[in-house]
This record gives sequence, C-alpha cells and structure tokens, in this order.
Amino acid sequence: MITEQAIMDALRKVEDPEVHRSIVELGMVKRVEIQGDHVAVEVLLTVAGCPLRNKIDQDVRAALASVPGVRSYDVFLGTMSDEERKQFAAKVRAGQADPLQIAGQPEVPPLLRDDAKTVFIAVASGKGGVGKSTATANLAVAFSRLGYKVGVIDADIYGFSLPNIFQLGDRRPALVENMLMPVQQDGVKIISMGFFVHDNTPVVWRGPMLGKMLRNFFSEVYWGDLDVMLLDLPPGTGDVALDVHTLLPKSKEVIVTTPQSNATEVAARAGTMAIRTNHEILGVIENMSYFEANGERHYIFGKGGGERLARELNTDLLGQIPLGVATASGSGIFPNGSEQAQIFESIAKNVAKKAGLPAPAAAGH
Ligand SMILES: Nc1ncnc2c1ncn2[C@@H]1O[C@H](COP(=O)(O)OP(=O)(O)OP(=O)(O)O)[C@@H](O)[C@H]1O
Repeated sequence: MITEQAIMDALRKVEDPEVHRSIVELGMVKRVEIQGDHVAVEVLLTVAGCPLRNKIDQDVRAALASVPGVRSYDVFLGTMSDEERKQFAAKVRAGQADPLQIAGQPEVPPLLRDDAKTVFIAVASGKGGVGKSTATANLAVAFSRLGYKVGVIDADIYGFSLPNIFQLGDRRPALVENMLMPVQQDGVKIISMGFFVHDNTPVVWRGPMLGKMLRNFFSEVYWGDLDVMLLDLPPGTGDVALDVHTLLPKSKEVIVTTPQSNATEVAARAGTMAIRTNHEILGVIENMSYFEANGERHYIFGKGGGERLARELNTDLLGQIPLGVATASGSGIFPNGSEQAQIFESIAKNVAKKAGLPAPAAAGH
C-alpha cells in the first residue's frame, strides 16, 4: 500500500530550484491524496508566473514515479496566498538576517557571525590577467566536486569576470521575498557585481560604497549552509582587498601568480598585505606554468616564479596550472578529468586540509 509518508519522503528530495531546499521543508506541498495506485499532489509556488514551474513540475513527477506501487499521478501547481508566502519567506530566512533591518542597526549576517562554520578564502593577485578569476572559479568547482557546499563572491567589482567564466549568459539572481538567490552553476553558488550593472557601465563607486556592497552580498543574499566561500578579489592591494580584510578578519588567502618574475614581485605585495593584516596565507597557485605539446613542456613564461613567491611569503606552492586550450564553448571552467581540473582538485584537497575544513563525508554530504 502506498503511504503518505512514502510520498512525502520522495518529495523531500525535490528542491526548489532557486532556494535549493526541499519543497517539503519549505512547506510547498499543500496536499497529497492517494487512491489505490493513483496519487494526486498539489505544490504551491510563490508566484503564479514562476519561471521555474516546469522544472518543479518535472522533478515532482520524477519523484512520484520513483515511489514503488505508484502507477499514475496528477500534479497540480497552485499559488501561495499572502499568508502562505509569509510563512515560506520565514522558512527561507530562518537563520538569515532580515534584509529590511539593514537600513537601521544592521544585524550581523549569519555567515559573518563568530560561530559560523564557513571557511572564507580570498583569492588575490598582484596584477591583473594572471588568471586569478579563472583560478577562483575552477577551485570552487573542484571543492564542489569533492562534495563541499561552496559559494563564490566576485568581489572584483571593476573587472567582474565570473559570469563569463561560468558562461551564465543573462542569468541573474532571483528575488524571492526580498532575498537574492545566488545563481547556481557547476554546483557553485555565485554572486557577482556583474549581475547588477548594465553592459559596460563602469562602476564608479568608491571607498565606503564598496564595503557596503560587499556587506550586502552577505546580508541580502540567501547563501544557505556553506562549507567554503571563495572571494575573487580585485588585483592589487586596493580598497576592496582592505574591506575584505576588515569585514572577514578570519578569512584566509590564496595568491595567484604566473611564473614571470615581475608578476611574482607584485604578487608579493598582495601577500605582504595579508601578512600585515594577520590573514593566513594558505599558499600560492602558479598559473600558466607551461604549455604541453607532444609530451613536451614549454615554459613560455619562464620558470620557478611560484616557488620563489611561496618561499618569500613563507608558504607552500599549492600547484602549477598548465596553459589550456579554451574549450569549444568558451567556458573558463576546465573540463572534468582534464589535467588542469585534476590539479585544481588536488589543490582544493590541500587547501581544505590547511583551512581546517572537515572531510566532506564528515560534513554530512
Ligand atoms: N591556465 C590557463 N590556460 C589558458 N588560459 C588561461 C589560463 N588561466 C587564465 N587564462 C585566460 O587568461 C585570461 C585572464 O584570466 P582571468 O580573467 O582569470 O585573470 P584575472 O587575473 O582574474 O584578471 P583580472 O583581475 O584582470 O580580472 C582569460 O582570458 C583566461 O581565460
């Protein structure tokens, strides 16, 4: 006999595509009716024109089909009443600061509280173009492949590149009851300044505005439960890097450089700032280390820069990423199984260990 419990257990695995939490947990399953081997389910959406209704519909159908004994089913998609929407919002926000309070005396956003378990890792470089954003994105994907819950903030507010690297096109964070839902791609939750400006509009914010924007990325965005949050810092040692150091006193740092000596010299300055502001440097990633053709390595940009920089900053060289040919899609994420992806996975394992992250299995994933 089919039980309501069996149906609810199957539906529990269906996630709201924006909030990334179970539709059962979010109170979206309004009704379950069982008649013999036929099941009817009603699921409530926040708004009538919910763009993700097809996805929810499909996932609910797949879940029902997986329950032993179910031969046929009907899925009704309804719309929440104002009261139901309020309850939904309260569940989404559970443990998350109310963004409306930010205008007044700001509450500390959950990820920034002293007892938060999320590990913050800022990715810095001395100069632009060394592949800092590429490294941040690929490291994030590697963490996700290892089973960690991972988020990325594109704090490179002048030269945001994560939307391109992740090939997000015109995808934008959804606004659900005053909370922004990060865009999710390759298992990574992403927020970028690029989502909030129009094409090619230069960002002219200065000083305090930048810090405020960064703070909003924590308080107005629903991140949920994260094991690790990576921050793609702008190159150099400017305002944003300082803001990150102030806002996230516990954040650790990874420095990206190329093997060229002038790149490592300026990267050393970013590293020195981290040391001065008491931020632990987890290590150095050397990018564009060599190009491999016919089994032979060509050190186009010289050799040994990453090693030298690591020594200078009294830290480890985490890995050397070879130059890769861009994928056909133009994505900046190296394909799973490629040499680069494998190196990023080994770097992620090492960084997780150094940063004190529990093994993903222990973290319950
Ligand atoms: N290992 C690599 N192999 C091939 N191309 C790479 C590699 N790493 C980065 N690139 C390319 O180099 C360019 C610069 O990379 P990226 O945007 O990540 O650098 P960045 O240091 O973040 O620069 P900025 O700070 O100016 O945004 C991009 O076109 C990227 O695709």
